[in-house]
Amino acid sequence: MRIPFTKMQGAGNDFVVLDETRGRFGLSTAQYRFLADRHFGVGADQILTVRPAPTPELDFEYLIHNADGGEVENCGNGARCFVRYVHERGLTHKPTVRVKVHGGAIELRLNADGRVTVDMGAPVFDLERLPFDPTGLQPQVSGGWQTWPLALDLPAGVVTAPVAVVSMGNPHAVLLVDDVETAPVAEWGPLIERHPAFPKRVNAGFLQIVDRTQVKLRVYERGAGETLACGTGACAAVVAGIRLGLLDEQVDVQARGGRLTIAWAGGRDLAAPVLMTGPAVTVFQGEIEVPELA
Ligand SMILES: N[C@@H](CCC[C@H](N)C(=O)O)C(=O)O
Repeated sequence: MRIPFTKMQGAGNDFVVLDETRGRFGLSTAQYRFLADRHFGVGADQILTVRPAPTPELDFEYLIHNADGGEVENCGNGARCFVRYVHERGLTHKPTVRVKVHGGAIELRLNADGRVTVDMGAPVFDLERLPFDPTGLQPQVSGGWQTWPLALDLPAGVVTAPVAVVSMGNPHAVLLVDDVETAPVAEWGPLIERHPAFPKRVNAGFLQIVDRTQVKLRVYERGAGETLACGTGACAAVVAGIRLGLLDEQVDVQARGGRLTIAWAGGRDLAAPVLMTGPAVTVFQGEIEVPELA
């Protein structure tokens, strides 16, 4: 089967975007994996599939598959690319678009400066919904909130990683580090991702506080490995930093692939929505022959 695609990126987090507004390709998990493959396919951290809205109050639905082929609930950088995509293809002319994602509905706005703002909804702290199983873990209180000491089994011995846990529709564990450049992302990331306390696995964020309005962040993403940026990871990290008393309500997040701005009035109202602003860029378009893969 030959299918058209668009390659996009948001702060270096890259996507293959597929248009299923006029019919479905019916791709298997292995075929999503093939598209994401950087040697045999197009190459991407995630595949985004745009579909018609399931209900009249929404404009579209879009699906997110990680590079490992698994479908997930939310993707911040992908959301920004999605809204640029539907505009560039003339699928809508509305400046504000409401879209269904697996984790709920989100609202997106194209700004005059070319950046995109996404209302990502309120963060979720309910441990069951995350999902996070704290059995056997003793929370450590810090700045009025808590972190959870995860034991990580490294070849050199067991280390403890105190993580804050928060869901942005998808699950995140956030670890404070002194310096993101020397943080053990490649070594600890996969162990946090697959720690038994997270039944659906987790995205692992390594957060360096620069000052109350600036942070640096690297994220080892569930199902994709370390990416150049993670939008929901940036939201989760700033939410965690605010709840731990370390950050103000608006924060610039420097990722390896670019800068995102995150705003959350959660110091006053935990149910306040998280607003994420950042870039969304089309890289190229093409067609690819997708082999039959079960
Ligand atoms: N890159 C994304 C997150 C994509 C999904 C994530 N890997 C997960 O499994 O939850 C973002 O920008 O938020």
